[in-house]
Parts: sequence; structure tokens; C-alpha cells
Amino acid sequence: MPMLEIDDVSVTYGRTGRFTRGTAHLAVDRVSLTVERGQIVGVVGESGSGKSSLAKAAVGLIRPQHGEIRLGGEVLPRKRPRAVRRRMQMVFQDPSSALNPSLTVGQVLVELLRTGGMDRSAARSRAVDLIDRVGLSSSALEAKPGSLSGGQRQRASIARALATEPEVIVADEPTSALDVSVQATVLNLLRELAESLGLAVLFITHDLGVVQRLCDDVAVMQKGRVVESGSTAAVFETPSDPYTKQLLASIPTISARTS
Ligand SMILES: Nc1ncnc2c1ncn2[C@@H]1O[C@H](COP(=O)(O)OP(=O)(O)OP(=O)(O)O)[C@@H](O)[C@H]1O
Repeated sequence: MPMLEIDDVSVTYGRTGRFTRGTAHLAVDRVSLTVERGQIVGVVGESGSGKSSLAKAAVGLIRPQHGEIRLGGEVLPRKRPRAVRRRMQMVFQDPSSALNPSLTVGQVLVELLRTGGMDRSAARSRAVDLIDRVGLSSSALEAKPGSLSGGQRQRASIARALATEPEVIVADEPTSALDVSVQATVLNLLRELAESLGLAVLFITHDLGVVQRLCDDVAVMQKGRVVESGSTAAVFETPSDPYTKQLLASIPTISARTS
């Protein structure tokens, strides 16, 4: 059974009331996809194709107008209780959004762990494990986000995401703001975490090179719809949709970058 199931989900912005005809905008149009335990599924498409809206609907930040999200086979209610929200975490392009700038990374982690019911000393030792798990030294626990590099900050935000022991991570362009060399190390970390922790990862990106490097499966979105999906190898080798072909053709350096 897939860990995450997005089933026939639509997201609409704007008002759809009786007196406000024509103002609604369909950002995601009946999208279905699944992510297994330990699998990384990429969602790729140009700006405005609905990727972020889909990601937010998956984690419950926005409510879909249609369809359902299932976690481990369980249909998630429209209003998710905290215990359910903790099972699915989001990693953003800008890691600062997950880290309070006035607190140290250690304080952020300990606070979150304590909300989950740990006592202070257990939370402290778990924070040390988490920071080590994402490849940072324990001195990062004493640092405020502003004094870390972009890559270190993103690692810290991944540690924060792992603190609730989620089964699903939804990562929305997590490496787009990083230098290329740092990008690779964060992608490797996500791959290693997916495999070792059995995480199901939904990975949103506009970068086909990243998809080819990282993702087991891929869904290509255009104007709110999935126009093509399947294993990354199959989609890249024999794309069937004209839009996918166009996307692949527009990145002539892709094989050079990933070989
Ligand atoms: N809060 C919002 N209110 C109204 N329209 C929105 C809102 N957020 C997104 N949209 C619209 O929904 C569509 C899909 O946007 P979305 O951000 O999901 O796409 P995206 O593929 O993630 O794009 P990008 O890569 O630029 O973030 C776009 O037309 C966008 O303008």
C-alpha cells in the first residue's frame, strides 16, 4: 500500500460563491499520484503549473476542493488533528520559514520535541541525534539560523522536519536557492534519509536535472494537470507527451550535468 496517496485532487483559488461567478482559478485539476515508503517522487513543471499548490494540499496547508489525501491508507480529514499533521512534514525552498530567527537551532528542535511529549533531557539528546543525522556538527545547535550557510540552514530545517518522526516529507524546491555544489549534498542527504528511514518523499522542482538525479518516479504537470507520469528512467528515455518532450529538449545540458 502506498504511504501517500493523492487521489483526484483539485485546488481552486478565489471565490466560488453564488454571487461571484467567474473569479475562481483552478490551480490543480484532478491530480492523482502515489508515493511508496522509501520512494522519492518528483513533481516537475514550469512556473504556475500548480506544483506548490499540490504540495500544500498534500500536507494540509490548503484544502482541496475535490478529491482526498490518504496516509498509510487512511483518509485524512479536511481539518487535520495535530497528531496527523506531525506524520507529514514540509521542507521549503527558504529554510528560514521553518526556523525561528531569534532562537538557536537547538532551541527550535527541543521546543518541537517537547511539544511531542518528551522531557527536556530526552529532547536535548534527541536534538543532538537529529543534527548529527543531517550531517551537521553539534555546534549548529548553538547557532541561530542567520549565522549558518544556506546549505547548513536547509540541513537544520530537514532536522526540524524529522523531529516529529514523519512518514512523509513534502519538499518544495528545497535546493533551488543553493549553490550547485551544495545542492548535490542536500539531494544526497534526502536520498539517504528516504532509504534509511523509509520516508515517502514528494519532491517539487522545476529542475529536470534534479529529477533525473534523485527521483524514482516523476509526474509532469502543465496547467494544473499531470500530463505524464511513470518511472523517471522511462519518462526521460521515451517521453510520450509533447509537453514533456519540450521540457526535456529545452535542457540540452541535462545528460552532461548528470553523467
Ligand atoms: N494564494 C493564491 N491565490 C490565488 N492564486 C494562486 C495562489 N497561489 C497560487 N495561485 C495560482 O495558482 C497557479 C498555480 O500556482 P503554484 O504556485 O501552485 O504553481 P507552481 O508550479 O508551484 O509555480 P512556481 O514554480 O512558480 O511556484 C498559478 O496560476 C498561481 O498564480
